[in-house]
Amino acid sequence: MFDPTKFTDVIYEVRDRAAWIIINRPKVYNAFRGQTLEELIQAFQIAANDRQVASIVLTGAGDKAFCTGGDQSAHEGQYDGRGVVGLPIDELQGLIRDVPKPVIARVNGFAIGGGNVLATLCDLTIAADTAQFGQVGPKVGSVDAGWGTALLARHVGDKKAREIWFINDRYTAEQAREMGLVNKVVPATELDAAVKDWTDKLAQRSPTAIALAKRSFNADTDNIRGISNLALHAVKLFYDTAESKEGVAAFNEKRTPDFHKFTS
Ligand SMILES: CC(C)(COP(=O)(O)OP(=O)(O)OC[C@H]1O[C@@H](n2cnc3c(N)ncnc32)[C@H](O)[C@@H]1OP(=O)(O)O)[C@@H](O)C(=O)NCCC(=O)NCCSC(=O)CCC(=O)c1ccccc1C(=O)O
Repeated sequence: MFDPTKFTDVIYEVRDRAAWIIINRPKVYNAFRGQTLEELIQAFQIAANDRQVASIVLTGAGDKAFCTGGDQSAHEGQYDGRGVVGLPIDELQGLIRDVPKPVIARVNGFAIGGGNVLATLCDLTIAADTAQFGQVGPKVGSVDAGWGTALLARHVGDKKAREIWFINDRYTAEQAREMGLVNKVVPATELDAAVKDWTDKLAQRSPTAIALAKRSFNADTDNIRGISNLALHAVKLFYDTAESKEGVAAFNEKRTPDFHKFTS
């Protein structure tokens, strides 16, 4: 089995029968690189196989960000790890769906890009009132289609999901709750108490009933897995284009990207 004490990018802790999986890269707003995803995958597998663990909490270290998606500084066409785009992101996303225990996104700050997709995939979301949500793919030459688009549309409605992906605005926690992306918003100082309240309740429920309910919700949207898989292979080709590279370069150079010449 994996040894979480050797993790560099992720903290793994069990608190009162809840596994806390914390992305620990606050300097890059908890963006993930290849190593981060390897450790997240291992952490979810540990939690899945630990009979003491009734629920899983996914969160980010510090008070600035939950997760801001792929680490743009580790992104030169492809990312720096294994998998279709140099990140085993499809494995992590599949695990969050497949682990037969409820996963709570504890959103403590920015949930942006691939970070917002992770929160979208979690079974439940509790957000601090300071949290902000959004997608930035078309600003940085990327798209996380499938779970990031079609499942998002299930949560917030098709028109709103298109707005989120095309306009790339940021939404407050309260706006995210109103549109169905978040279950509960609490003052930042009460975030941990609110998460503990739900993980304590989950620890008292029948694990088999919860697992069956989770699988039944999943069965209704599992066609999206195929869309995600197809889209990831399309994004791999996109990442090798000058258009996508312009988006990454602009983010790293802190300037507005110039996509005009790519309009077809
Ligand atoms: C999160 C922001 C909105 C915060 O903005 P602001 O408050 O103005 O702070 P900044 O000065 O921008 O950021 C502070 C500090 O953090 C660094 N940082 C933030 N995000 C990242 C990141 N993702 N990678 C690397 N570094 C990051 C930033 O450079 C600053 O560092 P300093 O040293 O202090 O200068 C804003 O930061 C923001 O919009 N971030 C961009 C996030 C982003 O581009 N994420 C990737 C998105 S890709 C996507 O959305 C769709 C594709 C997708 O999800 C996907 C699909 C398939 C495989 C992988 C992915 C994937 O997730 O990429």
